[in-house]
Amino acid sequence: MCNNALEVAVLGPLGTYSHEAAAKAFGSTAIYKAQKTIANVFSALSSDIPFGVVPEENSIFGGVIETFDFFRTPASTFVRGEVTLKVEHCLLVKSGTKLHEITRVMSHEQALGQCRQFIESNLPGIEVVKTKSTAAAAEALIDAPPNWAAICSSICVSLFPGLEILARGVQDENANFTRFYIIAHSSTTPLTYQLESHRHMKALMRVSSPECGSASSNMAHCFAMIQLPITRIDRRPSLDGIPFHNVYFIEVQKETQNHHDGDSFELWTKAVMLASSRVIEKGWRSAVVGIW
Ligand SMILES: O=C(O)C(=O)C[C@]1(C(=O)O)C=C[C@@H](O)C=C1
Repeated sequence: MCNNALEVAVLGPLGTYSHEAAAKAFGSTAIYKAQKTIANVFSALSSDIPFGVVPEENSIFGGVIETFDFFRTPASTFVRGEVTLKVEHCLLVKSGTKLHEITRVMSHEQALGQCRQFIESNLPGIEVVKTKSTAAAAEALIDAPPNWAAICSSICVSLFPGLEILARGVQDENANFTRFYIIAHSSTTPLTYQLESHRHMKALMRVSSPECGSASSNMAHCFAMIQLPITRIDRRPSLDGIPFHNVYFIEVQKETQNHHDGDSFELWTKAVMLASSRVIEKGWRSAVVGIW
């Protein structure tokens, strides 16, 4: 840690939406440590870099697979909060390039997915290239031929020299939001950002059935044991060697919005841990991978 300023890992280079979301939660005094991939954001966490911010879900394109894939395997990383960001994509080019001259567009696959209609209607048949992040696409323009373009945040035009915004709001829906998880090095890392005081408390559970095809693998049995409001379910292959065996990521939330004080958070933590034990008693695997 440098001068005791809090260090937060984000997908880099600086100028990504992950960076913007992190700044919304941790403010301007934190030091943002840019990582090349979302997986690197997870692996960068340590006692020196206690927090990270990773995209989890977009309102147009859906879940961010790389984030859920990390949570498939046991690790100490723990979700301790969330931030939602309105995402307004821009088409950036080298200054002077016209729309009809563009031959290649680059961006993160999530952003390309959110701008599919714009690309099909305005840039038909051009080469579409995935980059590690939206800001990485903008950065790549610096040394690129003049007819390449990037889809990214408007912030990138002031971070990388020689670029201009050719179009704004190029996402397929005006209402385009991405939700990010605030991840911590461990479940006990002290929280150093301001949680909204009135909000639903939430938790993320990872569950999987013991064996494929057995009566006990009926998901309904598992869900019935949770007995907490389930607000979201994601599914990924379990990678445990059994084809089509899955892990489920279940987000639960407290029924009522509570003032977020220590006592109510402790009660919520107990309720979530009990839900997880009930799932285990039913013969399923269960782990709590976040409470906030
Ligand atoms: O590339 C970035 O700017 C990111 O922070 C990643 C990411 C994502 O993976 O969802 C974040 C927000 C937008 O939805 C597009 C890309």
